[in-house]
Amino acid sequence: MPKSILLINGPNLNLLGLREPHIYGSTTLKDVETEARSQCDDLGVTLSTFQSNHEGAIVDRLHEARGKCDFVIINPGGLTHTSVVLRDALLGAELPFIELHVSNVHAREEFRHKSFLSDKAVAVICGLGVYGYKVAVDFVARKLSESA
Ligand SMILES: O=C1C[C@@](O)(C(=O)O)C[C@@H](O)[C@@H]1O
Repeated sequence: MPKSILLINGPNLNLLGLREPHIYGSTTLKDVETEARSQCDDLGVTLSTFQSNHEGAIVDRLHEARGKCDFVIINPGGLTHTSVVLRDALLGAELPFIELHVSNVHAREEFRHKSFLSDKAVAVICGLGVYGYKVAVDFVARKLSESA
């Protein structure tokens, strides 16, 4: 069975490349997912992608992944700073995860400094722009392909 990664993007990340380009850049989510797929193909790892603007839909997707996936990479968007529900879902799914942010949340408004997820994450990547996705996928796919 090939190892598998679930890449989740939360609320408003469907607008990546369009929304506040001075903060998030001009690369679209589709571009990010295409690149991630090609990285995973090269390393023989399966990639599933999911984006939703709805907290409950993300919770449902994590429950579905429980026991069927090896690692989650998640940009939770604004849910990072608000959601006990998402924290519980990640812990309930019993999946290791990387928390990822395109922007450096610590250099932004105070309310973005708090994360409900970071202390449970394997790693947190922020401020690398969309390159952060490439780094996360490379790290996880290599780790999984080595342990396959
Ligand atoms: O929606 C987002 C995107 C974000 O997660 C990022 O990728 O930098 C940072 C969050 O604070 C914000 O709400």
